[in-house]
Amino acid sequence: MLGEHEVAARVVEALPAALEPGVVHVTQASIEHGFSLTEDRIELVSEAEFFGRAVGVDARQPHKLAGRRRSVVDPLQLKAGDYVVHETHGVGRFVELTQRTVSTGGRNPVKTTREYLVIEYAASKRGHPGDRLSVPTDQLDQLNRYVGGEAPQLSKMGGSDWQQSKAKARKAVREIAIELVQLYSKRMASKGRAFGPDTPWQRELEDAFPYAETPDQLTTIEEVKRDMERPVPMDRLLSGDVGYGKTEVAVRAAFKAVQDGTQVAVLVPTTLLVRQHFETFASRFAGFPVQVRALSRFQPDKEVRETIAGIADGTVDVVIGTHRILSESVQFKELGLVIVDEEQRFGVEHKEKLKAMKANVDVLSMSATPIPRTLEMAVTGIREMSTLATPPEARHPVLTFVGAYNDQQVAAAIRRELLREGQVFFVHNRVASINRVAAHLAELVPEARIGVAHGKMAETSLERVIVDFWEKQYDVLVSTTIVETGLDIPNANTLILDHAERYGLSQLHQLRGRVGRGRERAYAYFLYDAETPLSELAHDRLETIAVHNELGAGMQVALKDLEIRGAGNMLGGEQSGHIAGVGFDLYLRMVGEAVSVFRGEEDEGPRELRLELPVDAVIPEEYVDAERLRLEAYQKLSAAASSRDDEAIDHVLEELRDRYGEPPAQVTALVAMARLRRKAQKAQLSEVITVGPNLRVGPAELADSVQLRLRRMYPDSKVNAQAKTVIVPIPTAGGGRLAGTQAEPLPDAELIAWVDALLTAIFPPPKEPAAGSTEAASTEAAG
Ligand SMILES: Nc1ncnc2c1ncn2[C@@H]1O[C@H](COP(=O)(O)OP(=O)(O)OP(=O)(O)O)[C@@H](O)[C@H]1O
Repeated sequence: MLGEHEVAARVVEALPAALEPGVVHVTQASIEHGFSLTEDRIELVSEAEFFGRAVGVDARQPHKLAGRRRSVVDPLQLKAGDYVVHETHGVGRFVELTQRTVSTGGRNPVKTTREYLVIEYAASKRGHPGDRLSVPTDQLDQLNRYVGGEAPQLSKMGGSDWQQSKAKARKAVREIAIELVQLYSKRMASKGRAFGPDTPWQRELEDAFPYAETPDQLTTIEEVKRDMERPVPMDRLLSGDVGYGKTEVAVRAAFKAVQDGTQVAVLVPTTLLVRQHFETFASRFAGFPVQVRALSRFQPDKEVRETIAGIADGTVDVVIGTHRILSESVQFKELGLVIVDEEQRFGVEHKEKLKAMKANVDVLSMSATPIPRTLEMAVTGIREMSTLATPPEARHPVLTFVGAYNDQQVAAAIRRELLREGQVFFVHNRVASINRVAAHLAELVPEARIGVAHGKMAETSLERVIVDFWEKQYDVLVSTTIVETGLDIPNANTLILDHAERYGLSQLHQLRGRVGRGRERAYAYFLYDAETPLSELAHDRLETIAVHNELGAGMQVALKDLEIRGAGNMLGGEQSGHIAGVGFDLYLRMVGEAVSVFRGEEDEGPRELRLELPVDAVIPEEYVDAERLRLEAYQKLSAAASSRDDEAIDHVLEELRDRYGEPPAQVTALVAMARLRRKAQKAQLSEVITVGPNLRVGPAELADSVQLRLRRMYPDSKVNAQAKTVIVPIPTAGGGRLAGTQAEPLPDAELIAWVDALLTAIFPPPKEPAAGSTEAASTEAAG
């Protein structure tokens, strides 16, 4: 056991700057669990929580595998040259998949066949080729596809530079976790307003929505209302793809707050969006006694003064505005709810202000950037989240054309839209040439009324143009990418983009999201410059977006950069360096682990496990002949081994049986190895390997009673307390030892069973607590 001082020292080390000198706190808490002195930003963790297990006693709790799920690399989708991240060795480049026969060596070598992924690392010496690592296909869970930057630096194999990158990222992540947990504790400790149940008017407003809500909208609205009715201040993040209907959720939440006699602030990033949301809210609330006002630079001074006065005396119920709402001059009489659209677009000082608000007022944040699922799971409970993942019904996918720019096609596309009295977005992202392009379009389609909008215009004229377009004064809006976010003009259903080769995938996706928001069939034309040849990258990008109309699997991989942005929005933009350093998946896993640690739930994540036994554990070609399918099976098994579901491995086995018939011995061995891996992972082991004639298992710190049992069951076993390993001679078929004899090795199945039994002896599964008993697991005597 560590002494008190050591524990205290480590706690202090873990929480820099949290302790205020000279302040004495007295509190009472169970010493098995940590506790918080929330107001003083102090979190105490118990020794067991800090180290993940009780030191020196064999009373481990069952380990939860929560937060461990992640995207195991899918070799089916790997191309030579793709970057991957290996847990121990870091960022490397995938070279190929090979099959190799390996021998265990020694006097009785056993030959086995395995498939490997070959990964290339940075050269250890200048001028030398890169080092190569072979990862067996049953250990794919050690690999992740690298996502995070364009061309990352390759790590040196086994190198310390990787440890450094990890350590740096871990430190940053730890700070975020502390902040998240603190914010959360603060929020939990403060008392917010508990809004009352829905009023009849609420039902009336909701019934007047002209569409059938999507299932996700309904769930989200329920979640938001439930949050609002709780006395704890709400901090919910609503993410939803472009055009999936976030605004209606906001409308209903705002109405509920107003019904309870409070005011609502709706914060949006641009003046254009102030206007748009104002129209939406005002028209949804028409017929109810709700005062909605807009507040941005565009309102005349007199109107602004009136609005601010109305906010102060409580006559204004809902104000929609830019960051102006946050200025000192705006004082609410009874602010109950803040709705923030695209929070990441506000400046640092505004964000700080918002953060301060979150401890007292209910806050609903909305974002069109997707939040990665793993991140969502990691912070569940700390920050509430809802996702709109289903598009409104009757929405057709946008028909997307990719091709070289061509005047006739452009003219035809515009005319087709005009025929059905719709409108066209024409995006040209160069201010210098935008007027020329507009003039050219006017020649091509003289009957069209064309407006021009770009960010360099005086804001008043910019708003004028957009509003005119919105009011159908123009048929075609030639604009820069300022239309990229948020604009909702249901009557505009054709998007034409020139120089499409210059855009990133997520930008193309967001731009395309401007159309297809109504019932009409929408068209997007991504046109590249006919003169200049397209780079392969640009070609792939355009092809991806053309093929994937919906957010299918392919698109999701491609749109990882959006998710990275989503994570950045949530955790702070300055995190992107760390994300690039260790890759996105590992980064997110670190967040999950750090948050869990500070919540006192779980120890710091899985260890990197080496499981190496001389067994023939493969899927032979005779059993599954297609390489693709073999890899798929490997991948499923390794995912099952680290899955939260105890029966996942059984399911994979069943599926194999179903598809390919009774598995041969090698496959049975592979499945047994997966079970062993699972067991070893649960026991937090980092190695189960053969060393000469012995098996080495570690790390293992064993209670006296366990050591006693081990000696009794395995008389030749040795415990190395310093190295925290257990070494046990591997038996042979004849019952003798492998060393120094010609003895037959154990058959594979028996060897695996023997290792399994050994692990059970060292790490007995925790007992179910008996009814009425509070003891989790007992240190039973050897039996
Ligand atoms: N359930 C629904 N059925 C049909 N149409 C809907 C539904 N919900 C919302 N809409 C309409 O879909 C359009 C897009 O909705 P909204 O503006 O709320 O999207 P959003 O999620 O805010 O998108 P963005 O991120 O682009 O701002 C609006 O015109 C809205 O009226």
